[in-house]
Amino acid sequence: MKPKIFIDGEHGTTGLQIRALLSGRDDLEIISIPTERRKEAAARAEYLNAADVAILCLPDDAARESVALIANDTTRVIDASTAHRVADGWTYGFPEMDNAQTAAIAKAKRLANPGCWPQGPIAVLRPLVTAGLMPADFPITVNGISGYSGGGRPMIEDYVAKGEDAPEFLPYGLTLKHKHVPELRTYARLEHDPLMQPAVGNFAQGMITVVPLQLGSLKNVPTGAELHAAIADHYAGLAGGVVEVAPLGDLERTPEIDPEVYNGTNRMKLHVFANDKRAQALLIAVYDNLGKGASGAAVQNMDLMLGLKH
Ligand SMILES: NC(=O)C1=CN([C@@H]2O[C@H](COP(=O)(O)OP(=O)(O)OC[C@H]3O[C@@H](n4cnc5c(N)ncnc54)[C@H](OP(=O)(O)O)[C@@H]3O)[C@@H](O)[C@H]2O)C=CC1
Ligand SMILES: CC(=O)N[C@@H](CCC(=O)OP(=O)(O)O)C(=O)O
Repeated sequence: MKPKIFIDGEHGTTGLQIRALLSGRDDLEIISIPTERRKEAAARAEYLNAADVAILCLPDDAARESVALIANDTTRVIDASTAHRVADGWTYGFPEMDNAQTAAIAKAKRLANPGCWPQGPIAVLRPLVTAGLMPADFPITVNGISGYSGGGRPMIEDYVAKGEDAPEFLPYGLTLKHKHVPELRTYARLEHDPLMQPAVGNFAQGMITVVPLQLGSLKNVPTGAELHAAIADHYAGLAGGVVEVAPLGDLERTPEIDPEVYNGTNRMKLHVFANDKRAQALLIAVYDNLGKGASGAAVQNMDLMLGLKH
């Protein structure tokens, strides 16, 4: 019997992308709710309880409601919303954190798919904290840029309507309350809340995250080569090949650090740049906010949970 997959919120930005990624798959059965009934609790309950894996592509409150509608012990959940990412009983769906996380995902009944912004910073910071090159209480700032699809349907409609009149580069999160801080702090193993300073650009999808490091205050200042080796060693020991590490950077600029280069893929590439004399470094991640940042990760997690290889 093929596993039954139900995408709750199938017609939203993330749901549509997951649907497209699964469209050629003959090892799965996709069960779809009639469009006109998609917000009826009774209809959603029927589909949620019939599914082997329910992928929730909904606002947070609706995602919580879907979980509460599951009345059996068999439906496994992948929640793409922010609702459960640091919640007890939920597994965080970033397999590249380490091999133990990959194994936990394979067994998970309740899986929280990560937010788009935290994945790049977690990918570069966690190996450094784990290796002891950076103390857990180090003050961290994250900046970067995302395509406007990160804001879901309302932001997409706004940017499409404005066209070239939409701002090319718009910093946001100016109240310093970005919703991704808790998961970033938790899974990058940081003691303090990182300062998130995101921006949105006038392009549909793709993103770059940047973590600038002022290392001079540390007792043992790591060199760029040491930072790079710790990150590269971490990913060399992992299966999957989703996250790649570029050679230690020595270019003033490179076309590889363009938010759109991995669009339509589940890839993420990490870059380390450093000036050892100034005790400064930059840790950069490039990926698709709708790929590894959302739908690609959800499908990767679904395959791990079902023991399917793709
Ligand atoms: N866009 C992105 O880059 C990312 C988004 N996410 C998360 O994924 C989730 C979905 O986001 P996204 O796809 O961007 O959002 P969208 O706004 O594009 O889509 C949300 C979907 O949910 C449906 N919906 C809303 N309320 C209900 C309800 N009560 N019952 C059933 N369906 C409902 C909407 O239907 P309708 O339009 O008819 O109201 C719509 O189809 C969010 O939690 C978001 O935080 C995660 C990672 C990245
Ligand atoms: C450009 C933009 O607005 N991006 C969204 C994040 C999108 C995302 O991945 O977040 P969730 O999965 O947690 O919804 C934001 O910064 O709030």
